Amino acid sequence: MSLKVIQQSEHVCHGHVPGELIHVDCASHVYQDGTVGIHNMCFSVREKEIVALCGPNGSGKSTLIEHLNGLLQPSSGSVSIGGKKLDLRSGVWREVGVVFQQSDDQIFAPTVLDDAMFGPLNMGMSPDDARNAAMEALKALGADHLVDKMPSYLSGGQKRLVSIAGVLAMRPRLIAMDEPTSDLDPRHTDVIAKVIMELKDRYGISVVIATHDLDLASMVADRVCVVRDGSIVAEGTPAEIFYNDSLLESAGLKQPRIVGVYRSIMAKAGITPAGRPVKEEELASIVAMMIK
Ligand SMILES: Nc1ncnc2c1ncn2[C@@H]1O[C@H](COP(=O)(O)OP(=O)(O)OP(=O)(O)O)[C@@H](O)[C@H]1O
Repeated sequence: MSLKVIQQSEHVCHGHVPGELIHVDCASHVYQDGTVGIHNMCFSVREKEIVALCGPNGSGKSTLIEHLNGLLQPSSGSVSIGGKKLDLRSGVWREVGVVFQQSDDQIFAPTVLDDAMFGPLNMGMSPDDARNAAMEALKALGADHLVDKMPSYLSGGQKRLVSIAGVLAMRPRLIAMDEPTSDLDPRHTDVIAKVIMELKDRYGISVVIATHDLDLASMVADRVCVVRDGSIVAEGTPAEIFYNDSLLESAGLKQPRIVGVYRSIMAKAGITPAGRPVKEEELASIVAMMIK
């Protein structure tokens, strides 16, 4: 992949290409009060890919996420899943599950198990199959010990795991998460990062995260899309995006901690930085080589 900086005049989609799971084709969304949520949005996600949407408040990340399974319809342009136009009657929306920023918007059943079974039942599974799907998803998230709890008594981190389990139980091909680590402590943030990577590696699910947490994005993303003023203004690997200071500044983003740490180490050692580590293990390998 190479860094792509996109000018407004270049916003032209090329339609669905093989291997693409979801394709947003020049979509715009104008809210009822006239506010433009997204504008000329061209976005795609491949099978088994983790994509981070990074951008300042109000740039259109949540609006885009809500288009991925038809919660919002584009005012112009279109969204297709697996090459089929997203249409609420066709049922392709089931391929995409959305985890909301506020878990309380998502969890409402009397117990955690009821909640995780709600989606599968709603999709027409039998009660036994729904229970199995819910239990399997809760186990995958390490939340099966919570099955009998009342959701309102869970901690913020537990609620987030339960809301992801409820979506996973519906066995989608893509899970989109809006600010999955907002309000979480560092330990729970690490748990969510691991869950995101496992969704891809163990279940072959593509994941889209909308996040301000560039530390999380650098840990998990295969590709980063920078969102500004309702459109994607650049995309590339985490290394390409997070070492581009002018791009980050223009998008109101702050480099991930690992980039600052790496540059400080190199400055103290009097070495001109040559690598672009974005993960702890990449930084550790560079430091280990320096020590040898
Ligand atoms: N229901 C709504 N009605 C009117 N305007 C809205 C609505 N929801 C969002 N907007 C507006 O659409 C624009 C994009 O908002 P959106 O929530 O998609 O941004 P975001 O990048 O997700 O922001 P944040 O990082 O703060 O969550 C903003 O100007 C916002 O005020």
